[in-house]
Amino acid sequence: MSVLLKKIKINIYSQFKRNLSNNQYKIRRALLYVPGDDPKKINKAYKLDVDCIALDCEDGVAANRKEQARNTIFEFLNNGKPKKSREFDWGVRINSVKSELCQNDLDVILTAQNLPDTISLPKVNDTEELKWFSSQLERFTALKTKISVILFIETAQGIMNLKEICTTAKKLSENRNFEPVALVFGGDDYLADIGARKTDQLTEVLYARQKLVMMAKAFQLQAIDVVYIQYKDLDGLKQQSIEGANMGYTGKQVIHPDQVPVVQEAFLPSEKQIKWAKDLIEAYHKYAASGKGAFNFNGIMVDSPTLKQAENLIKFVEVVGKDTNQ
Ligand SMILES: CC(C)(COP(=O)(O)OP(=O)(O)OC[C@H]1O[C@@H](n2cnc3c(N)ncnc32)[C@H](O)[C@@H]1OP(=O)(O)O)[C@@H](O)C(=O)NCCC(=O)NCCSC(=O)C[C@H](O)C(=O)O
Ligand SMILES: [Mg+2]
Repeated sequence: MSVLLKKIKINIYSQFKRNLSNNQYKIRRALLYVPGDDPKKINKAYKLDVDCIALDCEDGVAANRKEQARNTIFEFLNNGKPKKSREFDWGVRINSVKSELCQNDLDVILTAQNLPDTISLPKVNDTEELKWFSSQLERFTALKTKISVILFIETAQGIMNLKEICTTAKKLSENRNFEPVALVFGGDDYLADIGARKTDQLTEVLYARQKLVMMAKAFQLQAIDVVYIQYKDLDGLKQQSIEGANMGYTGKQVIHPDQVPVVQEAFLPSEKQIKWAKDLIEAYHKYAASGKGAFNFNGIMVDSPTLKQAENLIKFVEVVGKDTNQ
C-alpha cells in the first residue's frame, strides 16, 4: 500500500467508521462464480485472492447436474470456510424461485454444518417471489443470525418491479432472518428476456443498467455489474469494469480466475484520483471556514456535491484497505 493511501487511512479512519451503515460491510468488487458440481474449480477458487465467491447451483451448472452441485456444495460447506489471508464473502447461488429447484437447494444448503455468508437469489421478478423465499428461510432454525442475500435482477419484470422489490426486501428483513446487501444486474439474462441483440457498448441495456445502480444506492445496497463473457479479453474487461465503476457500480460478476485481479484493480480508485479527493476535501474545509460554499479548485468550481463525490471515493478506499490489506 502506498504511503499516501496509509496516510489517508490514518487521518480519516474514525470518520469512515461513523459513515458506514454497520461494521458488517463487505467489499464485493469481484463476484466469482464457481460451478458447484466441480470440486477442482472450487478448490482453485479457495486459493484465489478474491473478494467474493458464489458456489453456483444455477446457470453455471447443467440441468442434469443440479443434484450433484448441491451435494458437492454441501460437502464443501461442511468442511468449513477456508482460511485466507483476508476476509472474503463465502456465498452460494441457488436456483430461482420460479425454477422449482429453489426449495431443494435451500433444503441442502441451509442444513450444512456451516452456513455460507451469503445466498444469491437469481431472477427475482416480483415481491411475491421474495415473500415466498423469506418464508422458506423461516424453516431453518440453524439461521440464528441474519444471512446476507444478494438479489439478482435480470428480467424485464424484475427491472419494472425493482422499487417494490427493494422496498419489500428491506421491510421483510426487519422481522425475518435475512439482510439484503446487494443487487446484481444479470445483463445476459436481461438481454435474452427482452429479445435484444448484444453490442460492445451495451447500449441496449443502458436504461436497466442505470436503473439498477440508482435503485441500489437509494436503498443503501451494493450494485454489482454485468458479466464479461469474453474471458480471454482482459483489456476489454478492464474497460468495461472502469465504465461500471464510473456509473456507480461497486463490483462486477466474473467467471474465470484471470478476470479477478483485473476487476478488483479496476474498482479501486487510482492514486491520482485519491490525491485529487484528499486535496479537494482539505481545500473545501479551508474555504468553508472562511465562509465560502463554492470556490475555484484547479480550474473547476467545487461545492458540496463535489465534496461528497470526493468523500465517497475516500470512503471506498478505506473499506477496501480494511478488508484487503491493500
Ligand atoms: C468459462 C469456463 C468454462 C472456462 O473453463 P476452462 O476451459 O476450464 O478455463 P481454463 O482452462 O482457462 O481455466 C484455468 C484454470 O482455472 C480454473 N477455473 C476456470 N474457471 C474457474 C472458475 N470459475 N472458478 C474457479 N476455477 C476456475 C480451471 O479449472 C483451471 O484450473 P487448473 O487446471 O488447476 O489450472 C470456466 O471458467 C467456467 O466454467 N466459468 C464459470 C461459468 C459460469 O459460472 N457461468 C455462469 C455465471 S455467469 C452468469 O450467471 C451471468 C448472469 O447471471 C447474467 O444473466 O448476466
Ligand atoms: Mg443470469
